[in-house]
Amino acid sequence: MNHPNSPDFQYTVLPTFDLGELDVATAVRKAPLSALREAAHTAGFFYLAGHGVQQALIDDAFRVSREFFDLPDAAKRTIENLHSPHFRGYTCTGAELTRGARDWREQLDFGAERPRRALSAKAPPWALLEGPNQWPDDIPALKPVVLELQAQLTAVALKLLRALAIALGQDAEVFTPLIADAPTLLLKLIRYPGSAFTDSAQGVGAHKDTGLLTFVVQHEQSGLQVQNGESWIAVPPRAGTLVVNIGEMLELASGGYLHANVHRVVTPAGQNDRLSIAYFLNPHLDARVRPIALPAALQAAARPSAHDPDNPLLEQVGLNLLKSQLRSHPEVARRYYAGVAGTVAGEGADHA
Ligand SMILES: O=C(O)CCC(=O)C(=O)O
Ligand SMILES: [Fe+2]
Repeated sequence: MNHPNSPDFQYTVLPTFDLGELDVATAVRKAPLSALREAAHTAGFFYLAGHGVQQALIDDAFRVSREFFDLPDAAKRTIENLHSPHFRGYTCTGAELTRGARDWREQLDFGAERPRRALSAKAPPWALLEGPNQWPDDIPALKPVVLELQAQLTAVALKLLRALAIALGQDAEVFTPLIADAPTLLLKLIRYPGSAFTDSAQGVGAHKDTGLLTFVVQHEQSGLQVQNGESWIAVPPRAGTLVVNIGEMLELASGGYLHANVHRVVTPAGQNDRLSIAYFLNPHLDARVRPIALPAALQAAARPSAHDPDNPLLEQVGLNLLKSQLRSHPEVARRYYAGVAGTVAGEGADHA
């Protein structure tokens, strides 16, 4: 698969940064901030320690996730995303596509818990992305855990965005207007079945994330890999850390300096399955993303955003996000978006 603009990087193990050290007085944070900028510019991936999300909350999230995926198929399907024009709820194994090929994972998607927007004839096509989640009646503990985890990860993401802004020689708040008071969030509880249950190695196919920042909380199983030139390097779980990666919207906003890199998940071996939690921070749906002006030294090393003819990046956030959801979830697209599919560019699939 040809992914444009994927430079090599030097790491064999991704570096780890401590959010506490990125968040202190100028003199102290200079060194970690330039190392952070380097990692976000080359690999586009790193581990984040010192994030402050309680381990007990993460443990609870994996517990309710396991409880949900252990339910009988019919119970899981009562909150299938086919019932939601907002792309919320359960996606069974094989129903999601990346670049047209099936992903072997099942997942539960939760956005920000907001009311549905009033729809008028003038409403933009992405207005329907906002709306309530579907919660499983069988596991009442799941809702408070997911909402609390969303809130804590959002606070971490906003801190990290400020650190990245300073690292790029900008005012700490340079990216804040993109978010306004209403970032577009997505939290996915994911389960990848083992190879004993599928002959596909594609847990999730090679892709870039479309938003600003992604956090992956990993359980015990490995499987996540990031592209480094012609090869892939493993991103195994490390206790107490989140895996962070830069999304295409932040690559665009950073004038092409920060790098949205290609990654994938390989099906775990044998009977083992893999649980993960992925959190995506996107700008406000109505925002347009425009590049900042970089200091000259950084500008010289910036890469123009890769233009992928199979999956063009759109600066209008709502449209870009809708495009990626329509590509990933063709059944939801057919059911609720038949009228708009033609106005949203691209075919194939990508990830929110
Ligand atoms: O499960 C993971 O480790 C990563 C998932 C991912 O890359 C995605 O959902 O975009
Ligand atoms: Fe991803």
